[in-house]
This record gives sequence, C-alpha cells and structure tokens, in this order.
Amino acid sequence: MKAVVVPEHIDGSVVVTDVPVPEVGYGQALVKLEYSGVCHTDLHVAAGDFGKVPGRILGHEGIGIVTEVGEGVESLKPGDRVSIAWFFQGCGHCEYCTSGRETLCRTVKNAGYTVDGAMSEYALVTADYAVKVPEGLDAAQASSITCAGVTTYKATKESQVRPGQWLVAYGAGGLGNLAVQYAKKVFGAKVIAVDINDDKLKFAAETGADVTINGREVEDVPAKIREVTGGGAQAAVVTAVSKVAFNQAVESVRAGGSVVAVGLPPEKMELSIAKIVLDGIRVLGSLVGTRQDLAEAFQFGADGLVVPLVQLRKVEEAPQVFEEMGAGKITGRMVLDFASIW
Ligand SMILES: NC(=O)c1ccc[n+]([C@@H]2O[C@H](COP(=O)([O-])OP(=O)(O)OC[C@H]3O[C@@H](n4cnc5c(N)ncnc54)[C@H](O)[C@@H]3O)[C@@H](O)[C@H]2O)c1
Ligand SMILES: CCCCCCO
Ligand SMILES: [Zn+2]
Ligand SMILES: [Zn+2]
Repeated sequence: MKAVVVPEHIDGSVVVTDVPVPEVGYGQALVKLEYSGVCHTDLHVAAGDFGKVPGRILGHEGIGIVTEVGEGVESLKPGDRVSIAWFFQGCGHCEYCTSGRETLCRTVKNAGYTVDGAMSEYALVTADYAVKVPEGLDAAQASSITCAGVTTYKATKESQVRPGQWLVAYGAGGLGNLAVQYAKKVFGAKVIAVDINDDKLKFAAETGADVTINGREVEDVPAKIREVTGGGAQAAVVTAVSKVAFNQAVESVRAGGSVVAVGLPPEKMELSIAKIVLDGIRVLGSLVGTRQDLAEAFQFGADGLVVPLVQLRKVEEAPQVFEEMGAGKITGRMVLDFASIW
C-alpha cells in the first residue's frame, strides 16, 4: 500500500513509498483511509524536532472506513467512518486518563509519531479510542477537525473566554483559521487574528475575525491590540510557529487574561514575570483534545457552525505539500486524497 513515510535520513523531507498493509490485532480495527490532513506537527516529526522516527508513517488527521475488526472489538463495525488522531491511545487507568485529561497520559500513543499514522491507504486504530465521524459532516472537513479543529476548540475552551469578550488568535494557519471560527461562532467572542501572511488574514476576516493585524506591518502589535480592545484582550490562543507571537500574546492581554500556548516553535518564551504576577495572567499549554472534545468539535462541524477550508491534494504530492507548508504558503488545510486511489 502507498504511505507517506519519514525517510532514514532525517532532514524534514518525506517520501511516498509502498509498505505492507498492517494486520489487525486484539482490540484493533483496520481503516481504509479516505483523507489525511497535513498538520505542521507532521513537519516537526519529519524534521526530528521531537526525536527521530525514521520509517514512521506520518499523519494524525485521518478519516476512513472500518474494513475489519479484531477480536474483542465491540465499539466499531465494518462500514463505520472513524478518525485517526494524535491522541491514538491512553493507558486508561492513570491520574490523567481517569480525570478527563487523557491526552496527558504518560504512556500515551500518538499516531504519526510513536505509532504509524494515517497517511497511508490502510491504518490501524485502537477501537476504543477511535472517535466516529457524525452523519452530516464532510469527510475531508472532518480530517482537518481531527487535529486542527479539536486542538483549537479545546484551547479556546481552556482560555475561558466568554461571549462578547476579546480573543486574539496569533497565527491564522491550519489551526489558527479554525481558532478564529470556534472563538467567534461557538464561544461568541470578538476575534482579532494576527499573522504575517495577508492571504491567511484575508481568509480569517472572511470566516469571523473582527480585526486582522499583519505582524510584519504593525510595529507594536500588543499596543495595537490594547488600543482596539480598550485595555487588552481577555484571551489569546497562540498557534503561530514563532516565539515572537508568544511574547506578544502575553503583552496583549488585560489583567486577569489568559494566554493558551498551542504552537510549537523550538525556542523558549521570554515572559515578564512582573506582568504575569501583577496582572494575574494565566499562561497555559494545551495539547490536542480528548475523545469527548473531538466528538464535540466534529458536531460543530456537522451543524455547519465551523467550516474548515480544505484543499485536496494527490498522495504523491505529499513532499511538495510539506515544502509549501514549511514555506508558509498554505492557506487553510491541505488534505491528502486517499479516496482517489480506491
Ligand atoms: N498543542 C497542540 O496540541 C498542537 C496541535 C496541532 C498543531 N500544533 C502546532 O501548532 C503549530 C501550528 O500548526 P499549523 O498546522 O497551524 O501550522 P501552519 O504552518 O498552518 O500555521 C502556522 C502559522 O503561523 C504563522 N506565523 C508565523 N510567524 C508568525 C508571527 N510572528 N505572528 C503571527 N503568525 C505567525 C504562519 O504565517 C502560519 O500561518 C505547529 O507548531 C504545530 O506543531 C500543536
Ligand atoms: C508534541 C507535538 C504535539 C502536537 C499535537 C498534534 O499536532
Ligand atoms: Zn496536529
Ligand atoms: Zn493514562
């Protein structure tokens, strides 16, 4: 079967190659992929940013149809449409798995990183952890929600922004464009989108941003945000792959505000301790979403509240798509079209 794989020589590139179809084991199901989105995390994995995984099949925004279930499977049957997500499996019994924070499980399995992922014609899932796609949700759009959507939905929830308050989305890329939509259409916030690419800001304005700011054109972004919001935003969600955005976010929120870190630039944040203490700023990290978060994020898509912008690309174009994303040339989400191989 065709798959997008991290080559033996780790340099950020990927290869499309033939690999064996995996065998179903106990508690597993075999999924025939329809669509698999390209997340910037896939670029990080291919570059070895989190550790080298040569030979790994990438992808954690997979959507496909169950073709076979293994022994012990009760939650899935052939014909079900399911997702293959970063949160692939938890242990089910640790302090995190038993308190609604399963993505933090210390023995977690992650699709496209610690286990083979969804950029392949067939992939395995752990049946109890595969979230089904609801009726009425377009499969290609569900792909983008499987990571970009659930992550920004969860981060906006964690920000504790309330209807009518201001939320700044730093980064309007694959994740950021959905952060804008969840903040505006699900949480009722007023939304400022900050990016360094006008095409992405244009899309953000078309999908809910009340204000857009190009970080390359405005000298003092936090000052501009404090002016627009009358003292600072109540929340910021940072998906930008740039430490500059994280530092700006802390200076952009008002006293009592929150900054939710999502993006994964390799650098460290430079934070004013005085600002955080004297203004009581909450700075927190947020990692994807639980199975319940994903089910909720899917439903907002099925209800037509949040509409991911996806562009289908041929599987063999994967190396080019990775290069385009690395160069910041992608607006919305590129989704590899495995259904076209069927
Ligand atoms: N925490 C999580 O659970 C989680 C989940 C998914 C992705 N991520 C991470 O989030 C990041 C974004 O992923 P993506 O798929 O949206 O990537 P993307 O490349 O589609 O978007 C990144 C955006 O950041 C923008 N940007 C760069 N510098 C900026 C700056 N100084 N100010 C404002 N915007 C700036 C780029 O123009 C681009 O639009 C990646 O690091 C990815 O690994 C984290
Ligand atoms: C360690 C990387 C976390 C990324 C989540 C899915 O994109
Ligand atoms: Zn991702
Ligand atoms: Zn656990």
